[in-house]
Amino acid sequence: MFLLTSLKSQTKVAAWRVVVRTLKVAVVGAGGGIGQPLSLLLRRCPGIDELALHDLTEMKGIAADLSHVSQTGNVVGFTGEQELEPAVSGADVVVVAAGMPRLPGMQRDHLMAANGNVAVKVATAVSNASPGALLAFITNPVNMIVPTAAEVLRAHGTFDPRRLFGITTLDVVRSKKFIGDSMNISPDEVNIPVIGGHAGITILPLISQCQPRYRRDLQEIQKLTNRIQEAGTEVVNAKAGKGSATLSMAYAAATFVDSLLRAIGGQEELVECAFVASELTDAPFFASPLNLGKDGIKRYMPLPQMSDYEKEALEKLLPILRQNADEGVNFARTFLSGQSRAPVPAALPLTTN
Ligand SMILES: NC(=O)c1ccc[n+]([C@@H]2O[C@H](COP(=O)([O-])OP(=O)(O)OC[C@H]3O[C@@H](n4cnc5c(N)ncnc54)[C@H](O)[C@@H]3O)[C@@H](O)[C@H]2O)c1
Ligand SMILES: O=C(O)C[C@H](O)C(=O)O
Repeated sequence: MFLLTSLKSQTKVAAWRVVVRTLKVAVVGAGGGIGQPLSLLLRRCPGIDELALHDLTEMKGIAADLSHVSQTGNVVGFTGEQELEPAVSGADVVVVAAGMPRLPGMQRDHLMAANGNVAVKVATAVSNASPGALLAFITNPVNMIVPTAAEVLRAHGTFDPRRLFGITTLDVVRSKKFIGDSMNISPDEVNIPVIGGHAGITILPLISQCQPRYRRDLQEIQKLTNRIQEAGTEVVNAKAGKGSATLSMAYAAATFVDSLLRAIGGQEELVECAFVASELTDAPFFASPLNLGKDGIKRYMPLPQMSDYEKEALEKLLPILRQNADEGVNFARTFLSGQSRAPVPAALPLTTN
């Protein structure tokens, strides 16, 4: 009898443990233009028990401020390189908004010299302190940063392709907004896959697969495709030297992190586009629709059907993604081989915005 009661109470304790499994999200670069509004939006995500905010700049004030928002969970600030590992330690999700933004006239590739180190440092910290985390980079150039991080994780023996993401949700958010406005419907009603990468013509919205159908002639479809591909530059130019998209990016990243957390929580059938290690094409990293699960990518959805125009655009972007991946991997290898300064990618003939 005692045994039975004891077993029953043990089961109860076990069940209770499962139910109250704590969730930690770390934001690296949390003091920046994206980091701050993203951290605020994450305070609205139910189920985050600890929100760890890391930056090179002092985070005490921002953490204190966000800790007063009337939501459950703790907010803890971490400052400086030496506090990166404690910040990401034990995190379920690490989202990285650290790094320089573009100025007018710059292409995203040009940011690799300044931001490549962020990928190396965060991937190293995650390998040491939180190897099971889902690691999602906002930092540009996404097309190179994700291969760099993958190579560093590989070197530490912690690379799991299901757990590493480049966040391309802003391309989907923009596509939904522009198409929604053009069709006079709510952007929420628009569903569209955006594949490829996150720079210039590597961003490929599959307008032929849009739901509801976007019935326009080829010229209009080309114009809309170009607007989506150049939307980042539109914001960079409008901000005239004061950085790139921050608020819409925070919205997009919060949407993506929310999906990761729901998937960790057991919600099925969640599909998001993201830039990940991939075998769908001959580019080693590629953005496509992914079914998310507890461990990150549960299933790569098959490549959507494409119009002839989109097939041609895909053929044009693949060599760029292959070259970007090589540059990212080389950056990591040079860094790991002990050189104090990894090489700055040369001006590439295939360079994109
Ligand atoms: N993926 C996308 O769709 C997308 C969209 C917009 C911007 N971005 C990119 O996001 C990045 C951040 O943009 P932003 O406008 O927030 O820039 P920002 O300059 O406003 O903020 C960057 C923050 O990162 C911090 N930081 C820099 N190096 C760090 C490090 N090693 N560790 C911790 N913190 C560090 C800085 O102190 C700063 O607070 C840029 O690289 C930008 O190009 C990507
Ligand atoms: O355009 C940029 O440099 C920032 C970001 O990648 C964007 O698409 O807005």
